[in-house]
Amino acid sequence: MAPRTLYDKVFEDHIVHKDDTGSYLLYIDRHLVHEVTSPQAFEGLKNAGRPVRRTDCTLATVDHNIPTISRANFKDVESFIDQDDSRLQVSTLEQNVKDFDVTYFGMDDARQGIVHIVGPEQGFTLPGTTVVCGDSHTSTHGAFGALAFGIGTSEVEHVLATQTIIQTKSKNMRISIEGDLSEGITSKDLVLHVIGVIGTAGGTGCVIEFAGKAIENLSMEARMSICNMAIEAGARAGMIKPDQTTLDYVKGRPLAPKGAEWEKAVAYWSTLHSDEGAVFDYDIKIAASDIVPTITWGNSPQDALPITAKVPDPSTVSDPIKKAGMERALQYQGLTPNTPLVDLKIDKAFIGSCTNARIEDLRAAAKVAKGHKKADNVKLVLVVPGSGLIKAQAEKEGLDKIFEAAGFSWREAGCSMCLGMNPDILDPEERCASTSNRNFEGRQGARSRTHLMSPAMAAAAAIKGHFTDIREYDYDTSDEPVVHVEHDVEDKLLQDAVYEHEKEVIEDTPGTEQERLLDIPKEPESKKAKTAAPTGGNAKFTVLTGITAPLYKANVDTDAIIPKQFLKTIKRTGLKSGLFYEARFTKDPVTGKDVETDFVLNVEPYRKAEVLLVTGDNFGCGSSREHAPWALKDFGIKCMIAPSFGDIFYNNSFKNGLLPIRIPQDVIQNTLVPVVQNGHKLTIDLPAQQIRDGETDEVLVGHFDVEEFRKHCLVNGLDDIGLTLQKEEFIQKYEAVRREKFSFLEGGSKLIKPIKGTKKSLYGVKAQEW
Ligand SMILES: CC(C)[C@H](C(=O)O)[C@@H](O)C(=O)O
Ligand code: SF4
Repeated sequence: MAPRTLYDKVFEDHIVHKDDTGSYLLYIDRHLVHEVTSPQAFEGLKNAGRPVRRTDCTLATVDHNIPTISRANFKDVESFIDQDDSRLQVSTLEQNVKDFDVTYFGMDDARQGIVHIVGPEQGFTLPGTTVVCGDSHTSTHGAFGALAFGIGTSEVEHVLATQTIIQTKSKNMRISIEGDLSEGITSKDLVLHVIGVIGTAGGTGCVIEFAGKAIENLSMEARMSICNMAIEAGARAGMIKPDQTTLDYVKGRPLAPKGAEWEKAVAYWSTLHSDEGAVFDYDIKIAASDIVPTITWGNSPQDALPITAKVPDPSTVSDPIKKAGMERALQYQGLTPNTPLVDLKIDKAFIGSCTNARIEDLRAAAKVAKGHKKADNVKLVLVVPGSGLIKAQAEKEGLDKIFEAAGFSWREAGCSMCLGMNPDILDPEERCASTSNRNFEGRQGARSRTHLMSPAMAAAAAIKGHFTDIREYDYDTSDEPVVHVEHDVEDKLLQDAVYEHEKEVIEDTPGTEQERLLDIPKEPESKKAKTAAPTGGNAKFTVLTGITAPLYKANVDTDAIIPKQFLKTIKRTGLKSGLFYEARFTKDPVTGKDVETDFVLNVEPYRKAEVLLVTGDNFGCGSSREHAPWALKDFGIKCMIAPSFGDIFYNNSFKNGLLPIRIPQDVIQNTLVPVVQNGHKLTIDLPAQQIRDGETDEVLVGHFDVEEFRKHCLVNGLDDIGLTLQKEEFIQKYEAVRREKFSFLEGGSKLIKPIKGTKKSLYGVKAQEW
C-alpha cells in the first residue's frame, strides 16, 4: 500500500460507501451537541419521525447562551436565565435530550462546559475517531489525531438520523514547526503566527497536520489550542498524530476504553501517523525560533503581529482590496498607523473560550496575576473556566483566590465573552485583550474591539493596562511556587465523575462496562432510523436569471453575514432583517431606531438581488452557523459567486438549495463586475455549468466547477437524509465491522451514568433526573 498521511488513514477507516461521483459517506464516531445549532435539527427529526440513531455516540451540553454568574442559587433554567431567547434555546435542548434520550450535561452538572472542552475531558474524544459538532471549533479535537470538523445544522440532523456524513476528500497540508519554541512562547503565539503566515484562507480545502519537534513537545492542552484555530486558517480540520502525551492524557478518563479494550485501542492508535514518504499537497515549514509573543491588531485572525511591532500603515500597501480592508480595520479598531502595539491601552480583558480556558491556561494567567492588581483603566477582567471540572480544579489550586485578589472576576463555565450570546459583552469601542479565537467586527459586542493573544499576555495587559511583551513582564516570585499543581486532584475529580457506573459494573459483571456493552443486543428495530424514500428537501435549482449585487470585500465572515443576536432563534426562517445587520443598519442617535445605510442590498435595484457577486476571497469564513445561508435565502439570494468560500458555509449553502460558485478573482473583476452594474442580470445555468449575460445570453463563464453529487441534489431538490437512509444496508455493514474492529468505541456517552438522587453535584444541587 502506498504511504498514507494521518488524515488519509482516519478518513479511509470511516468510509461507509463511495459513490461513482467521488462522494463519500463517512461514519461518525462522536457527535457533540450544543443549544445553538441543534434545535432545528431535532425539530427536523421530530417532523420526519426519526430517532437519534446512536445515542451512545452523542453527547450534549450547554455553553453559548448561559450566564457565567455564580450558580450557587441555581434552581432551574427557567428561573436562572433572564434573556428570553437564550432561555428558550437552553430549555429547548433540555427537552430534546429527554425526548431523544441523549446524554446531557446541564447547568447543574459539574461536567457542563464548552463543548470542545467537555469532549476531551470526558474521554469522549478519542484518537482516530471522526468527531463532528454544529460548531466550527470542532477542529479542536484533531489534537488527538481525530478527524474532527464543524458542520451546519442540516448536517447535525443528518448525523443524528444516520450517524454518517456526506464528504469529499480534502487535500493534505502539513505545517511543521521545526526546532524548539523560545522561552515563554505559547501555543497561542504559535497558531497566531501560523495564521499570520498562511492567511485565513491559507488552509482552504485542506486538512492540516501540525507536526515537528515544537508540536511534539507540547501538552495536550496546548495542542488543542492549535487545532482549535485551524478553522481560522480556513482548514476543514487540524490534526496532530497521537503519541505518548496523548495516551497519558486519555488514559483513565471516564469514557476512555479500559482493560483489554484499552490495549486494543492503543495498538490501533499507534498506527495513526503519516507514513514515511506520504505525499502532502502542501508542505510548509516554519522555524519555531521565528515565533515571538503575537497579538492581532485588526478584524481578522490573520492580522497577527509580534508584540514588538507597530500598528500597520496602509500607505505602504499597493493592493487596493488589501489597502481598503486595512483602512477599514484601523478605523473600526480605533487605531493610528505606526503606534507601537505596547502603547495601546485596554478597557477589558477576557480569559476564556474553547481556545484558552483549560487548566493550563488558567495557571498561566494566574502566574501573571499573582501578587498584582489590575490597572485602574481596566474596567473588567473576566476569567471564565472551560468547564465545571476545570473550575473546581482551579479552585483546589487556589487560582480563583489569586484572580480575585488581582481584581479579576472569577466565573462559571461557558463561552461567555468569546461571542457574547450571554450577557458578557463589551460596550461599543471598548478594547479587549482576549484569549479567544475571533476578532471579527462586532464579535464581542456591537462596535467592540478585540485583540487576540495568549492567556499570559491577556493577564499581563490587564495588570499593566496596556499590551505588554510577556518576556519583559515582572513576575512576582516572592513566595513559594505561584501555582502548586496538584495533578492528583484533577484525576480524583475525573474519577468522581464516573464513580457510580464503575462501582455498579465491577460488582455486577466481570469485565469493563465497555466489554459488557459489547454483549448487549443491538438497538431494537423500532428504534432504528427508518429507510424513507428521498423526499424533496429544497426547491429545484436549474437555471436562474437574476439581479446581481456586487460586494467588494474579502474575508466576509459568517458573524458579519448574520450576527450572534440572530442565532438565538429555534427556527430556520425569519432571518432576513438580520442579514449583514451591522453593515445594513446604523442606530439613529436620537430615536435609537435602526436606519438603513447605503449598503448594496439596501439600494435599488439590489434589494431584489438573487445573486451575490463577491470580489474578495474567503466569503463565509468563520463560524459554522447555518443561519448565514438561511438569512441569505430569506432575503432572496439563491446564488453566491466568489473566488473562494469558507468550507462549512460552502457546504451549508448546498444543504439549503443555494448555489455557491467559485470563479477566479480576475474573471469576477474583469468580466462579471462590469456586466452587473445598474441591475443588469446574470443567468446561472447549473445543468450547463455556465454563467451568461442575463439579457443578451452571451456566455461570460463557459464552465464552472461543481461536484457531481451536489449538482444532482440541487437540480433535483433532493433531501440528503432520505438519500443516505437508502444506504442503510451499507451503514449496518460498517457498524458490524466497527463493533469488531473498533470495539473500544462502543458504549460511548452511554457509559456515563448520571449522578442520581442522593449524590450531589459539585454545585451542591441535584444533578439532572434521568
Ligand atoms: C454558534 C456556533 C455556530 C459558532 C461556531 O460555529 O463557531 C460559535 O461557536 C462561534 O464561535 O461563532
Ligand atoms: S469559539 Fe467561542 S463561542 Fe465558539 S464554541 Fe468556542 S468558546 Fe464557544
